[in-house]
Amino acid sequence: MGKTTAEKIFEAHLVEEPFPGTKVLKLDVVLCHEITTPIAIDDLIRRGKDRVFDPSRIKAVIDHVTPSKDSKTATQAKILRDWARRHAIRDFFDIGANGVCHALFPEKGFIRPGNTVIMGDSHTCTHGAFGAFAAGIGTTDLEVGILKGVCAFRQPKTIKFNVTGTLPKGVYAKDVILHIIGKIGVNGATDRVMEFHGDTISAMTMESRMTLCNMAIEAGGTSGICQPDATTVEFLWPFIQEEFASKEAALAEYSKWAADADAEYDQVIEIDVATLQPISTFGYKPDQVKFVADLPDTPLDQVYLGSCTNGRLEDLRIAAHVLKGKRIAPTVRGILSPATPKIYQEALHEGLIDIFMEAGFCITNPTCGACLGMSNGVLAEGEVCASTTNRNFMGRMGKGGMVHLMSPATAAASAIEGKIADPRKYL
Ligand SMILES: CC(C)[C@H](C(=O)O)[C@@H](O)C(=O)O
Ligand code: SF4
Repeated sequence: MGKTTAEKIFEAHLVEEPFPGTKVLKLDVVLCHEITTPIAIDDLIRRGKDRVFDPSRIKAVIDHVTPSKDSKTATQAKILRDWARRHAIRDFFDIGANGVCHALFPEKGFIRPGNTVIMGDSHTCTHGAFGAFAAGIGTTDLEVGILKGVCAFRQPKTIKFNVTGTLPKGVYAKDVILHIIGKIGVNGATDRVMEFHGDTISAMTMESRMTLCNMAIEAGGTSGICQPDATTVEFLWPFIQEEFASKEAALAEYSKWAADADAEYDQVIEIDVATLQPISTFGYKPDQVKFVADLPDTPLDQVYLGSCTNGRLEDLRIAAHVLKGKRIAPTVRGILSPATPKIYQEALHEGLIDIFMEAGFCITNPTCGACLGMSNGVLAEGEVCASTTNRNFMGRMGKGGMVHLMSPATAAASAIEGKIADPRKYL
């Protein structure tokens, strides 16, 4: 019988099976940030186990609130910083070099097809875009991962999403994943891996695939996984060219992780994107979605472009294309947080930052900040924000504030009109 991508990765990394269905896997990469890792570090210290299994396999960043905004966040940053120095973790990213973890780590080429990846962060599923098994975990698992380089998982079942058709104008990976979550619901993929297939996905850039996999957790998915292909190899080539004689050789190696044609799935779901339109959420759950054209008038106080979902260069280019030569509505505060310093710099060199500034946007340093309502754009009670992020829970971006999730194009169009707006007329 054939295997899914997750099954192949599980088999190749299996250390032991302590109970039927529970598999302890060897980890290729342990990712860390300053919100959840300090709790694990403090506990390891307390237990006399301040060690790391392999500093070269641990990558760490201060990204959620940076520069620190108060004593609490400064202490969290310091704990992570001191720990990284103490254990000679070379891939540690601090002020000047730091960006949103799920954008920064892939940009550095840390994630490869077939990898097992954990992080104390729910959007770790993003890295599945590379054909990896990447999962968010809690503090205990993180401690074990840091100490021993292993993690226990339940053998996941997999849902195959066969996504076909050409994306219509104004429709992007964000619309596709919002549509999928709307269709299966916020628990639709609980304890399941979401494996994405089909010509729509094959045609997507790595950035778009990351947007797609990023929101797997919003449907309860353990990990989103795309099939490694020539696009994956092209993205990784600067990092792997010493390892492989040619791109073809890299592709042949990475293709081993692709699911077999006769793999068995828990469910197979067909998604046709040909009739999709720009989508926005309208409630407090990510499965409450509607075509923008079908939404009632929704005035906005803020528009936020950024995050691990849609703060990459591709996203900034699309938003800038919509905003070029225009001003945002006077009633709206526009905030852009490029996800990494490299993205920021490239946007600067391409002239995108000028477009955003001339449109009236404020540009912040790369950080999560406003996405989780911690800094750089917290909403006041009763305020409404159109956002390219991934969570619209009540109060997510500030107590009593409302968030509507959408693509960068839709967010940009909405900034111009001061209410949720269809981007197609600006493209
Ligand atoms: C701070 C962190 C634990 C959290 C997460 O796990 O997702 C954050 O990144 C978020 O998006 O809410
Ligand atoms: S950008 Fe938002 S969703 Fe992504 S890791 Fe940061 S806080 Fe979490």
